[in-house]
Amino acid sequence: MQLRGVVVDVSDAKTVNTQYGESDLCEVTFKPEGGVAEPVTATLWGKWAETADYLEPGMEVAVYDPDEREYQGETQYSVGGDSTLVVEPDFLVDVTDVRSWVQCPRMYYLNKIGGTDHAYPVVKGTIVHEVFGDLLRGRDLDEAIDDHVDDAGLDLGLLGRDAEEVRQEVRDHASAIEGWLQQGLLTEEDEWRSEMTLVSERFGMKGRADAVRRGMPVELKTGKNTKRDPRFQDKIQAACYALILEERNGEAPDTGTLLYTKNAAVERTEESGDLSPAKEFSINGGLLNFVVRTRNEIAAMEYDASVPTGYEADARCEYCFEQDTCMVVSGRLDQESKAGKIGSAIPEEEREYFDRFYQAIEQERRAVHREYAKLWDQTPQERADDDRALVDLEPAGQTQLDDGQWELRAKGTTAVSKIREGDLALASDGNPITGAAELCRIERLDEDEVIVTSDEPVELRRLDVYPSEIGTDRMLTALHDAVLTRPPEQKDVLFGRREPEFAEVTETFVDNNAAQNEAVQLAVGAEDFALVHGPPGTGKTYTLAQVVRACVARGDQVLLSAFTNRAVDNCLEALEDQGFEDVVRVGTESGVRDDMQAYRLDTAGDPDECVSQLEDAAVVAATTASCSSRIMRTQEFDTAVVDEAGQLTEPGTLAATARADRFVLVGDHQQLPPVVSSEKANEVLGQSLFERLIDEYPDASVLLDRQYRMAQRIQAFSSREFYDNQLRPATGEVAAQRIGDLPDVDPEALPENLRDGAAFVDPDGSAEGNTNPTEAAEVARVVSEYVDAGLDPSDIGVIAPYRAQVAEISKHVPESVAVDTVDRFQGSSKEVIVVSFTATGSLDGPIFEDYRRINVALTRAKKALVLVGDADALATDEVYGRMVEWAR
Ligand SMILES: Nc1ncnc2c1ncn2[C@@H]1O[C@H](COP(=O)(O)OP(=O)(O)OP(=O)(O)O)[C@@H](O)[C@H]1O
Repeated sequence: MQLRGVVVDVSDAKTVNTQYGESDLCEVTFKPEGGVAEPVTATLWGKWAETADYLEPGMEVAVYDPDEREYQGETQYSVGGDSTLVVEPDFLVDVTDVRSWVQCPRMYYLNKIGGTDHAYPVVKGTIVHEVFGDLLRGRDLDEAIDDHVDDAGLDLGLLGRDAEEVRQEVRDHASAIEGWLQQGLLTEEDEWRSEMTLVSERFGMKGRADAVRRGMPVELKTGKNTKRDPRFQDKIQAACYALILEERNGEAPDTGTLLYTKNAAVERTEESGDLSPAKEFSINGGLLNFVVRTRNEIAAMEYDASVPTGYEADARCEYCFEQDTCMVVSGRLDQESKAGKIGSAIPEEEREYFDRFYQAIEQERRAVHREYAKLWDQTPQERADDDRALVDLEPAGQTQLDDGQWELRAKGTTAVSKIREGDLALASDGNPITGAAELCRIERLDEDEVIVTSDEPVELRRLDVYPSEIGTDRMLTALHDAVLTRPPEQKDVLFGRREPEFAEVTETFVDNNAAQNEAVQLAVGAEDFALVHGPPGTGKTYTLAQVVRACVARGDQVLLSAFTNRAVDNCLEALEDQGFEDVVRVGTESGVRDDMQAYRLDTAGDPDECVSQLEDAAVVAATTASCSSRIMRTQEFDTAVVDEAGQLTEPGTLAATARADRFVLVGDHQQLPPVVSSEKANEVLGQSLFERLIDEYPDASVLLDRQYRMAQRIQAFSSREFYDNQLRPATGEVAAQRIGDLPDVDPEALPENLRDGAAFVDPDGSAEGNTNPTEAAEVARVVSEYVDAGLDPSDIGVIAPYRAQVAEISKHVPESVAVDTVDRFQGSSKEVIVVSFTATGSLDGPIFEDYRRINVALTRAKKALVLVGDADALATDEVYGRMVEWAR
């Protein structure tokens, strides 16, 4: 039995006398069915009555298996005994967060905003965990240690550690694991599995268990513990996994195990107490209920993103390693804290800014949680239709690789989804929540084959987009770093306390384009920041490369960054084209383009060599998300140069700018804005720092006004609507280019309307959901006209608003025609572009939400642009109406 609804009233807790003695209770009234059904009341008994302390009207609750009693014609529900109450069940609390909350709620908050510092215990802990996983997968111990210590080369180098010493230390820890494993292997029915990704729909929790043995959770701790019992917070962590395992398997594990690996490394002569590494404890209903209530406290606090003070639990500050950090953060943000505050608070406008962005980022986190909920709320078919899953895959085998990982294969697929090669995804046997599921990396995904790698094998029948909070976590870290750690004088310009300053620079950097030259001069002379506004095809990336080179020439170490890996690699290509190669590219092998692999920072190998690679490079290139990684946070640069800055949220940009003394942002706020999932968060995160600064300090920017891409006829509309008529073709050739300039193309073979630079075609189709088959057929016809006239299909691009229409069109055009959504076309161009608007009747759909999307779509073509759509529907909007008039 399950009840779920929105709370309308919570009574205070009170103590009553019952036939069993005194007991606390409180009453919660909630409206089921999302707040529309008649209210029901549940009485919470005993410890559950404590929920009254934090439960508020508006929050959602789920009650599982309540006691039901009919009384005077009404049903009364009570929670106690075997029933549970879950607050805000859609908020997915991470298991490690429950653990740190039990230690101290304030610690939970500090971890959240400050990220994890680059520290040896963390790095060592990761290595030991990896070795543990390898041992469970049957790998040779020494090989595993050698490999993982080698992989951590850069981490260890940055911490000044010697690889051999670390190997020795890890070996000591591993001996604890080995000994324990040997014991385990003595019994025949022993059954182990490493790292298990667990998501709980029922309890609103997720996490990754280190291991599960005979269905019981095992957690590894690299600390020591000479008591007989595991530490309380460690027990809680294992109990969280037990709770989720119960949900999956229908039976609660009754024992949890903690492995304190350092116990094997201490000298018996120096330590007394219980030195055995493995500590078992029994898991009972009371402990599991405690876990649920603790999880509820977190979810309730996150309901309105409030900040814990530390008083919520009885943590003892005097024994806490984080006491200093805690007091400093509390002081700077002027927050109430159990540990107290030191230092002076940052100015009020900075605190207000911090809070505003903190709230928005947390809203965005909820949007990520809603994505998780779709894993169980949507049927497989709905997920597939939503492009979030590839379903009904046919398994084609699995092989264990040399490093112990598994390669899982399925037959190829032509189905469309958001999943791309290089992504982390959830592989499952068909049900990612209750079935066998594993996190995996997509190695290959095309019509011939699907290949993924994972820690444990599963039958590869389904792949799901795996929502990740890493983006929100990194934004919080960037916000923390930029507001709490940068010197006040650097923040002045961000908070409007002073105008940005510029030194005069007269050197000529670009001799054929005055605006580009001015932009480089402004950027080089900037004491604080400079903004380069580059409309489509105006040489943003070219100018950015000039800026980077000029900064390096005067002795700067430059951080080069952009939102996507693709954009970072494009910048490297521009630098390479200009003969500059003193670059290190930070990124994973699958993230970096093949031809840029040579620049990739080797994070494995000799620690000192790894570090000098990073620290000696004149230019370090990384995505903005990796600028907030543990490794990059150890680095400081003279100048940060950020490309496609119009597409970055403000904290996204701060991730790069907080690592440098000054910064240069290159972008175009008239093209795609940042992608923000939550509508509410979008009010704050939807405007890029680039756009805000260009509004506030127009004099700190230069507009690149010559474009090298489009024929005059094509650029006219965009220039008029979006750039105040300031955009011009850079040369006469650019302006006058025609489809007939291309080799082997005979313009005479084209119908007359397609010979002109821009055309509008109305096929009179009608939309069916997110597709418009008649329009798709018309697009295919236009494409074939160009191909028949001699155009190479790879010179043609087709843009459609929905993936469904993209798929529909793809079926009817040659494979080498690039068909995609606007978002995927930003930054690229083609000789001929065909845009399918898909809509009929009224204009709704992503392409119409924001005029900037249409600006991007219309500015991808060099020589010919064909718009295919319903003229009447488009005419209902002024801008689109003008567009149709112009194209006709
Ligand atoms: N000053 C210049 N002299 C000659 N060619 C140039 C100059 N500036 C840019 N170009 C050329 O113009 C083309 C477009 O430049 P680039 O790719 O840098 O444009 P962009 O503004 O980054 O484009 P997008 O709008 O797609 O982001 C490139 O081929 C580049 O080499």
